[in-house]
Amino acid sequence: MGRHSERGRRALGGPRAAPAPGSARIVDVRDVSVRYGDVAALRAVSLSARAGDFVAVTGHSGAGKTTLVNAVAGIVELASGEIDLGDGPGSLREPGAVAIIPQGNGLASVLTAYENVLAPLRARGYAPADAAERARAALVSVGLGESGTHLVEELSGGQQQRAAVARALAIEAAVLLADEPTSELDHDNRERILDLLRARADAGGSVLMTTHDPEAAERADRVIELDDGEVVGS
Ligand SMILES: Nc1ncnc2c1ncn2[C@@H]1O[C@H](COP(=O)(O)OP(=O)(O)OP(=O)(O)O)[C@@H](O)[C@H]1O
Repeated sequence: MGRHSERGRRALGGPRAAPAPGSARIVDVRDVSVRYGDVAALRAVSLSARAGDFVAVTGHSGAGKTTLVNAVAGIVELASGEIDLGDGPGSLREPGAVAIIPQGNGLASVLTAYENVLAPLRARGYAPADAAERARAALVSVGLGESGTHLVEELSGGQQQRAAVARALAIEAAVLLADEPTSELDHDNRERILDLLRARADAGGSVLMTTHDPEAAERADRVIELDDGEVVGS
């Protein structure tokens, strides 16, 4: 049976230089296989991301991209293999260490965009005023400064996707998992979101993004291609 080991928490600070080539692996996926009944969704997949890395995962529909993201997030069980997160004593499995922009956004449609961004901050223990400021700033960063008071169900698909990005970015997690975060966006908004993911990596985060979009993948430091659950290019 595979397991998620809990190796360490990395303190994140302000802007930082690009990581040295030898710096620690923050996401380390080794020989991971995942099955859904008879379906082998991942087959002995290995990949890693260091602090400062922006890694794109591409592949056709059904290749296993979402399964990979969910495996790293710890929300699907591994049939075999290991996933380590972090590079020091402590745990990157504690709340706030990993943020996810899930496929389909995962927003609560009967809350406002602002409330959706605020709730995880409050749940992670940010004081009310700090949480409110972070939520507002995150919404502004994705271009939703004016739309935060709208219910999610009143927003367009692209606005909802940007709200989901804001919700994940606001947490300032060491690991940011982004599952097709630009699939609903026009060119300018796609570039805005990719800039934010790039900035998160440049600030010391590890960003793992799935995408069907070759231009989005080009913005990453490294592209890993999955086919039928296997890594076929990197
Ligand atoms: N909950 C599930 N139960 C059974 N099979 C599943 C489940 N989730 C995914 N699969 C199967 O696992 C394989 C990988 O699916 P996954 O969603 O990871 O692919 P993907 O590359 O993210 O696809 P897409 O680009 O369409 O989102 C597919 O064959 C899919 O049908």
